[in-house]
This record gives sequence, C-alpha cells and structure tokens, in this order.
Amino acid sequence: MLLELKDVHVHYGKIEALKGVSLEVGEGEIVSLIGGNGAGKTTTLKTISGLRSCSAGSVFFEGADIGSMPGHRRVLAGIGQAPEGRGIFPGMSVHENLLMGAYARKDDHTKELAEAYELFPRLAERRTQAAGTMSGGEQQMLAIGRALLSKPKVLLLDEPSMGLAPMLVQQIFSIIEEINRRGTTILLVEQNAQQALRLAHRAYVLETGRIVRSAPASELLDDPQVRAAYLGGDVGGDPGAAAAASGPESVALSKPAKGGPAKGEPAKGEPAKGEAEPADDAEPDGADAPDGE
Ligand SMILES: Nc1ncnc2c1ncn2[C@@H]1O[C@H](COP(=O)(O)OP(=O)(O)OP(=O)(O)O)[C@@H](O)[C@H]1O
Repeated sequence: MLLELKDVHVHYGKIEALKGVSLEVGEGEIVSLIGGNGAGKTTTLKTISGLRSCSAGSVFFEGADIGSMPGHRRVLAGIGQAPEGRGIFPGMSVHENLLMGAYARKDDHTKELAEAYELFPRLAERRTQAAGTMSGGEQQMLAIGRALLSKPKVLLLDEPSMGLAPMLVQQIFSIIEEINRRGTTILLVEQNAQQALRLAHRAYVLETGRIVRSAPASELLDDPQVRAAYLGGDVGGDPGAAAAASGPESVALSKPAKGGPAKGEPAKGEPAKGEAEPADDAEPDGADAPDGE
C-alpha cells in the first residue's frame, strides 16, 4: 500500500474527531472519503499531511511509519495536498503561487510547472494576475496546480468541488481524473458524494470519526443506504434521478468524467437553468468573489 492509516485517533482538546480510522490507498488508485459535515474528513487529510498528529494509531507511507515526520518532510516524501478553502496566497501572482508548491524541493521543477499550465490553461493565461482576484474555480485550479509542483506520489484533495458552479465542478473532476491517469494516486475528500463515487475506484464512508463502509465506489453508488444518506435519497436506482433529488448541483454532476472508473449509468439530469460558470467570466479586476463560497 502506498498509504495506510491504522486505527488512527485524533483529538482536538477533549473532542475525539477520529475514533480509530483505518484506511488504505494503493498506488494508482483514486480513493474517495465521503461523509457529512463534521465526520472527520478534513481531519483525516490533515493527519496524513502532518498538520494534526495522532493521539493513537499510525500513518504509513510507502511502508514507513511517518507519524513523527514533520509536514514539510512529508511533502518531500511525496504527499501533496490541496487544502479545503484552497489556501492560496492572495497577494502573490498565479505564477508565484505555483512556485510555492515547489518551495521545499531542491531539484528541477520545470516539468511539473509546464504540466500545471498544460492541465490548467486558465492559469497560464492569468499567470501574472494576483491570485486573490481569481474566481473561486480558478483558485481551486491554482491550489491543485500548486500541489502538483511538489511532484506528489499521492495527492490529497479536500472538497475540490466546494462552492463551484456545476460546469466547473465537472471540469475540475475531469482534470483530477487526468492527473490520476498520468500516474498520481488520489485521495479525494468530498461532500459531493455523487461525483466523488463516479470518479473513484474505491471509497470509504466516514461517520462521526469512524469508517462505517468501505467498498468499490460503484458498489456504494448502488447501495440504498449510501444513496439515502449521501446521494439525495434512492429514487429508483437511477443515479440521475437521485441526483435530481439532491439539488441542481448534483443534477449537473450527473455527467460522468470521461473514461473514468465509475460504473454507474450516466445520469439524465441537465444543469439547472441559469447556472453559469464563474471562471469563464472572471476578470482580472477582482470583481469576482475570490472564493465563491
Ligand atoms: N480546530 C478544531 N478545534 C476543535 N474541533 C475541531 C477543529 N477542527 C475540527 N474540529 C471538530 O472535529 C470534527 C471533525 O471535523 P472535520 O473538519 O475533520 O470534519 P469534515 O468531515 O471535514 O467536515 P466538513 O465536511 O463540514 O468540512 C468536527 O466535530 C469538528 O467540529
């Protein structure tokens, strides 16, 4: 296993946010971690990247216990993260933000920089723009692009769809799939379970700090309990219908990422009328809300 958590407990003071989480991510996989608000998804990612430490249990990366390894060393070891809320540096340019992703590296990052611009042409167009004036979707692209500059073996993505218009969510998820196709393992945290399960090979369901289900993603997509809890209710075995029941965002997400491992039928829902893609009309004057959340 590339990444393994064994019986991980994490506390915030007296609050036990993770109550014995065990999960595995194999090389080349896209693994999703889904769950409701406060389930512990972000805490799990922070524990892997070294921003939180375990009160009990272990985190293994490439077979080695990294529990006492500081965060910057984990980045160098190959753990990259695009955090919830993106965490871009608003006063720095797009280009400077990308370079920050390679900050801890001593080797040449020319290839990864070119790849980030290739995957996200919007970033190439806006390379001198102050990152804080980018739209929410563009900032998400920047956060992922910056993480790629660290040349990660595993990329931890925390809610990449948060606050984005449906069309843009689709675009971001397609790019995540492409990043995986090019060889990077992905651990994806999402509240947007529909989209996450369509993209992932395997998935875990986290509830109040505990893993309650683990299965191939396609199996969870078809699971009535999962559908009822996370996919807007089971309304007859049609993912599109389930998506329709969970609101306009999920409806638009019903289109599967191209060539993905998802096994669910393409949903039939259409994007809600009047939904616009904020990144397309983002102007460098900062008129757009930087985060759309
Ligand atoms: N800094 C903190 N101090 C105290 N409690 C925290 C802190 N961060 C998270 N928690 C608590 O830990 C639990 C797990 O939070 P976490 O952010 O990991 O959940 P999540 O699944 O990512 O939720 P969401 O989808 O709402 O972002 C929650 O009960 C939360 O209130």
